[in-house]
Amino acid sequence: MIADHLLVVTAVEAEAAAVRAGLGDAAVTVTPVGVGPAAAAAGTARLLALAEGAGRPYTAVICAGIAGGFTDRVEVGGTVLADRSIAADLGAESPDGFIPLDELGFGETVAAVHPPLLAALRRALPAAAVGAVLTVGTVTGSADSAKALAARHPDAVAEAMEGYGVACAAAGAGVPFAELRTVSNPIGPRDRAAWRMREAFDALTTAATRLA
Ligand SMILES: O=C(O)c1cccc(C(=O)CC[C@H]2O[C@@H](n3cnc4c(=O)[nH]cnc43)[C@H](O)[C@@H]2O)c1
Repeated sequence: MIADHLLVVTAVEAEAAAVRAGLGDAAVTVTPVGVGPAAAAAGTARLLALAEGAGRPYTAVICAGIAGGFTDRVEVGGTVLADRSIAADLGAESPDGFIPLDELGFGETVAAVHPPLLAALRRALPAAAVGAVLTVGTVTGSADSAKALAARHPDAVAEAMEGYGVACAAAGAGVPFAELRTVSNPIGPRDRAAWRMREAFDALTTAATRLA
């Protein structure tokens, strides 16, 4: 197993079920904590505190689920590992463009991934694309927004809605963090009917078999 006492958090139950299907009977807790960074941070912090209080703290937490992909960097159905999780819409708009929270002097929008945990995940998933995974509060839904996001984050591979929140909870508890995603849709003009959920869930199950 990738860690002694591993917690995997997802946004929704369908993602958790896909991960559990791949893990088989491995002793890993897989729990949905809700959609978006706030629900993810609060839910993960609670799970980490409960385990700590019970005298059996988690030794790593992985945020896992489906994601939108920058499809010039990763294909739909592909697997992605974050080398960092970035709160990509945390900041301020201005007439000259987006200003991240860091530049405003109010905090950090880049959450580190634990290097040994990422190294272990890369060994388990050698075909995964590795790069920044963006955390957004609003799913990108137009070509202009996708272009602007890609320009601001040239090495980003995917966007999802929870990673940065989970990372904040993990950092607060001193627990190693990583983010694993499979791509259900291209980032760009909204076409919800074209999201390939089954393909992404199957890829999530396959990835989970490699962790066990
Ligand atoms: O249909 C929608 O617009 C929608 C809005 C919020 C959540 C969902 C979900 O299906 C929840 C699962 C989970 O999926 C991640 N995800 C998948 N694709 C993207 C994307 O292109 N941009 C951001 N997040 C994405 C996200 O982490 C959701 O929590 C559907």
